[in-house]
Amino acid sequence: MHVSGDRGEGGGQVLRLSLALSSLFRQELMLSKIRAGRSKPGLRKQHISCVTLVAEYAGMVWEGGKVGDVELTLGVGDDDGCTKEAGVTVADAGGAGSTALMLQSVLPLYTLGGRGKRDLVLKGGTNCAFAPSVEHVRLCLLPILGLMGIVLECELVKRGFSFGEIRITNNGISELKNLELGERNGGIESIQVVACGVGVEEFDVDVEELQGVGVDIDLKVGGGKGKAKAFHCVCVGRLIGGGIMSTDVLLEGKKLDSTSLTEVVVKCVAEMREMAAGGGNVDYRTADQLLVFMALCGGRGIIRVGGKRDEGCKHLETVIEMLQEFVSGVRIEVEEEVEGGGMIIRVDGVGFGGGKKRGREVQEEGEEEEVAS
Ligand SMILES: Nc1ncnc2c1ncn2[C@@H]1O[C@H](COP(=O)(O)OP(=O)(O)OP(=O)(O)O)[C@@H](O)[C@H]1O
Repeated sequence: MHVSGDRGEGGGQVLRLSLALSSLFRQELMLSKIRAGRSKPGLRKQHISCVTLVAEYAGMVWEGGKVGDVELTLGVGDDDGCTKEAGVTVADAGGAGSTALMLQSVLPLYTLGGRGKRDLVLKGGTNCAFAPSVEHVRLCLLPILGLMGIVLECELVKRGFSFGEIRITNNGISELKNLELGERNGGIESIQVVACGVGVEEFDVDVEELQGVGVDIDLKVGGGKGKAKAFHCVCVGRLIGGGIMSTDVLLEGKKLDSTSLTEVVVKCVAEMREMAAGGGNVDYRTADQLLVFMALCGGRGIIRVGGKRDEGCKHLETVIEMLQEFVSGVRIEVEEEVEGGGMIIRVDGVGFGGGKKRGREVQEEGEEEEVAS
């Protein structure tokens, strides 16, 4: 497959989704114009770590890949990567590169590729700006994947705004199930808040200030090496009926001098409540990560997406466009501003589950259908 990196958002997500699909479908990948939509285009260290992780895990070979390169080829290789044997694959995003974003690029192959059990040890930032945090992964993304039958554990080995570490364990898939998160059946069941910091004083949050039934707060000070001062508050809301939404605030450096940490937590919780009141079952940032799994599942899956949307952010559109082009046979339908709030996305997936079908078979079947129709 050839992917031009200037499509949609024109950022790292195009690269990660391309790696995810080409490794799962075992197709040669040619990437050009990498991150052409960013002010400093080309590969950065954290993107190279995604490539090396996928290549090692999949047994694929890559060319190009220095910092600043705008082209890259990932060849099919000999399929002699991390196959059936148990063990550990280690990857390092280097300092503050996000561990969660590294995980994104290998997750479809890791879960659906039928490669057996093997832990992933991912080093880098566990709490980074413009990326999912370890809390987002543990408390929001993985529980929703759990609803699809994909059972993973994420252990926080060492928290770090940089130089942290997570360990992912694959507990397998019993049966790949579709997401049925189209209807909202009620409000918030519980809110979990994790606040952590480095270089900040310990502080207390009065739960009453959060007007909180079901608010569970876990405050941690000491976020690891790498930043002089940083504070991250992550809020995850579980909704009655199965939805899960997450939001967060990350502050660094001087901004923290004039900020009350209690106020940050209070605001973040209020934002969570507002998001949940908006009608969705999953938030926008989680939705773009779920769609690839929905596209690979058989039958129809449905999510209601709501909450805060980052201004000018085209992650969701980028993923939809790429899946429609590269997962042959998938159908994705978007209904904006539905009654009750949010946006509905319906996905008719291709049924890749459990490594039973390889990507090429899925592609060939799609091509045959097109010829027949
Ligand atoms: N606060 C957050 N919580 C959860 N997910 C997030 C958060 N911020 C960003 N994301 C997700 O992280 C991914 C970031 O994609 P993006 O293309 O910006 O990657 P990137 O590699 O950081 O890009 P670039 O380096 O090109 O700026 C998207 O899937 C987005 O939804």
